[in-house]
Amino acid sequence: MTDSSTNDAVGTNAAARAVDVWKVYGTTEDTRVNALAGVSAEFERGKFTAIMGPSGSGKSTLMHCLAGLDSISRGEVWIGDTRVDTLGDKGLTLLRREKVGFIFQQFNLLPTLSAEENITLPLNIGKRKPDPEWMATVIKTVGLGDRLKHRPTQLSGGQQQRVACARALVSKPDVVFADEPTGNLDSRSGAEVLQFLQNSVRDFGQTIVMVTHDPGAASYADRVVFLADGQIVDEIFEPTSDRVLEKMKTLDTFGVA
Ligand SMILES: Nc1ncnc2c1ncn2[C@@H]1O[C@H](COP(=O)(O)OP(=O)(O)OP(=O)(O)O)[C@@H](O)[C@H]1O
Repeated sequence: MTDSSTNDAVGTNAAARAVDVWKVYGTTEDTRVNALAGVSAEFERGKFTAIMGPSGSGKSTLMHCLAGLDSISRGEVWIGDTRVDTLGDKGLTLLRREKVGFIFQQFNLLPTLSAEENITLPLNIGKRKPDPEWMATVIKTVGLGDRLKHRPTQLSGGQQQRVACARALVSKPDVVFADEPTGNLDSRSGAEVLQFLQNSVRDFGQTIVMVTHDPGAASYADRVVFLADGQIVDEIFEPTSDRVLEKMKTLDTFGVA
């Protein structure tokens, strides 16, 4: 992918970066919403970051803007050395195919394909071959060895989400964005998925940015960034569920969002 802009923060260790990002919805005074109001944040390479905040605080908007799924009104978005907000359609398609991986709450697997075909789909679309050694490692790590020929409907929710995790990781993207990845799972399956995400950061140096409402899920991250009213208001490193819960209470009682 080419872009004439250069990342003036080269030397920082950011896999993804927002610089004074604004996202404004609505065109009239009555309907205008500043979903993001001047967000600047760096998401460090090889780290697991959770984004939390009250409902409507801008979490999904921030993640979609970082991933190039949504445009921004003002500011800059970077994935590594690629400036995302100035890319055209072709550049965005390449970015989504080669530089980022996605894990969604609803799994978003193709029902007609087997688990294995779902995992390799993003590579196949880009006419790339999976590195067999890495593919084997990913499949072993997600624990799906005996389920590869199954279709999504023949898998439990937890297994489907583990397929989605493998799909996100197999292309070795710069960043994996996860939107409430455990939102549809029971607590045991959710814990397995979170453990897997954490291991992929610790063992393979993957970078993960995850939106969650769940303080327990956030405690698997290295850092939690808190949003309120479209702005970053706080962060915690090496979070525990209790500390995250306490912080969320102060944001809720603040009456923001
Ligand atoms: N397409 C849209 N048109 C107008 N306003 C929008 C649109 N999408 C989001 N918003 C508004 O932007 C703000 C941020 O929304 P966003 O979905 O990012 O919040 P969130 O923190 O992810 O919320 P939740 O936790 O409830 O999913 C909200 O006030 C929302 O109503």
